[in-house]
Amino acid sequence: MTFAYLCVNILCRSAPQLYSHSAVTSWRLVAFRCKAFGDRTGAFFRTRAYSNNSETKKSSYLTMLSYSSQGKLVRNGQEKKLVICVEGNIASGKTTCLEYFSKTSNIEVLTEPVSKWRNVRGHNPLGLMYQDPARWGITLQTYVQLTMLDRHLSTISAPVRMMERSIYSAKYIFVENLYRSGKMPEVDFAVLSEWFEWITQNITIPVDLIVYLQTSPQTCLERLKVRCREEEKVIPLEYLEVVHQLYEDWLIKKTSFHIPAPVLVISADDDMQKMLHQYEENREKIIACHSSYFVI
Ligand SMILES: Nc1ncnc2c1ncn2[C@@H]1O[C@H](COP(=O)(O)OP(=O)(O)O)[C@@H](O)[C@H]1O
Ligand SMILES: Nc1ccn([C@H]2C[C@H](O)[C@@H](COP(=O)(O)O)O2)c(=O)n1
Repeated sequence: MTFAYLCVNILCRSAPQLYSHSAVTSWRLVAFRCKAFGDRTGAFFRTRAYSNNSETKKSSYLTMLSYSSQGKLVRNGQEKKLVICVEGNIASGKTTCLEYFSKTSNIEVLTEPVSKWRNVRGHNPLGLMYQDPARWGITLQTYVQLTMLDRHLSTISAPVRMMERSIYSAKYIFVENLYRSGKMPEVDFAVLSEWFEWITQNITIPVDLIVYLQTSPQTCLERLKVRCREEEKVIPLEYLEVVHQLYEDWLIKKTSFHIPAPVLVISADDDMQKMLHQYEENREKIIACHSSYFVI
């Protein structure tokens, strides 16, 4: 069985539910791998990649993806862009922070694809996971991993991208939590871990800075209640405490997992007004290498 044959099965199922640009990217990725592997089926994928979107016909897929000197797939032309991942507990204020910086020209923001997690072809894996984590944890986290990878690989159009969370926190915080709490069966954890390791070993996930919004779990609970997302009404303080501890071990104590970029910690328990002030004070640190581009 060829690499192309394997991939066409996966892509035929997943591509329609992704945005069209990412489906094209996926086809291109297969096309490139087919070429790299000397697989004749690659011609079919090349045709498919070009015919999906008229804009993409202008450029060759070969200019989009290539192998780095470390043998990883990388997106070409994105090296000079700055990628900042905003991390933090549930309802810590990540989206609000991104909204604030979105007012700055030359920064593009990408929020977490929560709407997809709440509605994939009429199903709600986020809601299902909160109702029965042992049964649906793998379903949600597989989809989170796919959609976060899609976010990381999407073309960056501004000099700076700020995105909410990352494929890393999905694994190191949420999958880890499900597994450690005994709510994810060992086999599910093993399969997710294999996927994660394959992705991070074979594809370059660009991250230049992590901004960690550090909050108390109690603050998050209060904000969560105000936001009032239906699926999250079952979240107790203890859940937020465990997520908090996982974040602290990862980004503050640095005792758990690999940290893919330097970390800037921002205390985020303050009210909205003070937080916006703090973001302003930290602006230079966050976008230091590109500060000359920015106008609010
Ligand atoms: N500093 C703050 N003080 C009070 N409420 C806040 C603050 N920041 C955000 N919120 C509110 O808390 C809720 C969660 O914030 P949000 O930005 O959606 O968090 P996240 O994206 O981290 O889940 C929202 O209702 C938001 O308006
Ligand atoms: N890998 C993940 C990522 C997020 N979630 C949950 C946690 C929240 O209920 C929701 C969105 O998070 P927020 O942006 O509000 O912090 O998705 C998860 O279960 N697994």
